[in-house]
Amino acid sequence: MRIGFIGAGNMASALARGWGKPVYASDSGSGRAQQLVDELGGEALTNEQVFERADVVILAHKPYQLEAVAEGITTDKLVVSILGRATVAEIEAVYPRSPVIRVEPNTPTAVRRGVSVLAASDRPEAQLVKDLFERVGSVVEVPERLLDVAGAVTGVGPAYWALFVEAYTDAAIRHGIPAAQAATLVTETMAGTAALLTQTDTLALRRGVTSPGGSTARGLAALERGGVRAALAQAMDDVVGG
Ligand SMILES: NC(=O)C1=CN([C@@H]2O[C@H](COP(=O)(O)OP(=O)(O)OC[C@H]3O[C@@H](n4cnc5c(N)ncnc54)[C@H](O)[C@@H]3O)[C@@H](O)[C@H]2O)C=CC1
Ligand SMILES: O=C(O)[C@@H]1CCC=N1
Repeated sequence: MRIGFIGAGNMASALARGWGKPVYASDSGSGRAQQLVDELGGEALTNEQVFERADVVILAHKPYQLEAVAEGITTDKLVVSILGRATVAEIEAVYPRSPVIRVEPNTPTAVRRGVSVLAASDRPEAQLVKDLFERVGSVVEVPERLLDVAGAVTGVGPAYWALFVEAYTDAAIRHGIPAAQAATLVTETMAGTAALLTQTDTLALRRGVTSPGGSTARGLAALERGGVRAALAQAMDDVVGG
């Protein structure tokens, strides 16, 4: 099955790297489609050629470009939209004869550890799309009305966790650990904690680390004083409301 990308930017590249197969790709003249094809094989094409030749077309341009891109397309094809916020109804309105499935992926799909949120659909093509995204991580189905909230966790989440890693790495450097080593310590602690959380809940994990009157308790109290919960709650509100 040949996958086609309309738009060859950050998210298209992450997915294509995760799938690791030749692709058809287009861009707006940035040269990113050719770069992706140089990396993975396939062909850099026009938008219409991608529609003609691919088996599945992933809309991976910016959401505001939806109408402009669709205007030039005459071929009907299975369309997978990863456009943040654009609803299935909006996409179907501009691709009226194409089956449309909406997915919110995230960039860890590049290393096959992504989470992709699929808007539940009665279309028979939904299973094929689910299978496709399961090749690059896990897939969670939600009703479409919850897709933006789920995306505010998964789609944007990698940037949040990267910010945490960066900030704590800087703190370790400030106390004498060399930068590369500090980054390894922080990142591996995050990865190990994520693995452990598949077997236990957050409170049990925290209790297992936090000796009464000990150093973890002091660190957690500092994070609470810093407003970490309020900041994350506000981040969700701003992303969903923005
Ligand atoms: N970056 C992320 O982590 C995630 C992004 N998304 C969605 O993926 C989509 C793309 O986002 P990014 O890859 O981050 O953006 P990006 O700016 O890196 O890539 C956009 C691509 O669209 C191309 N493009 C622009 N106009 C075009 C046109 N008329 N025809 C064909 N291609 C055109 C650009 O050349 C570029 O390659 C957005 O709709 C975003 O909401 C969804 C989940 C996560
Ligand atoms: O920041 C953005 O708009 C996109 C959508 C989800 C992740 N990146």
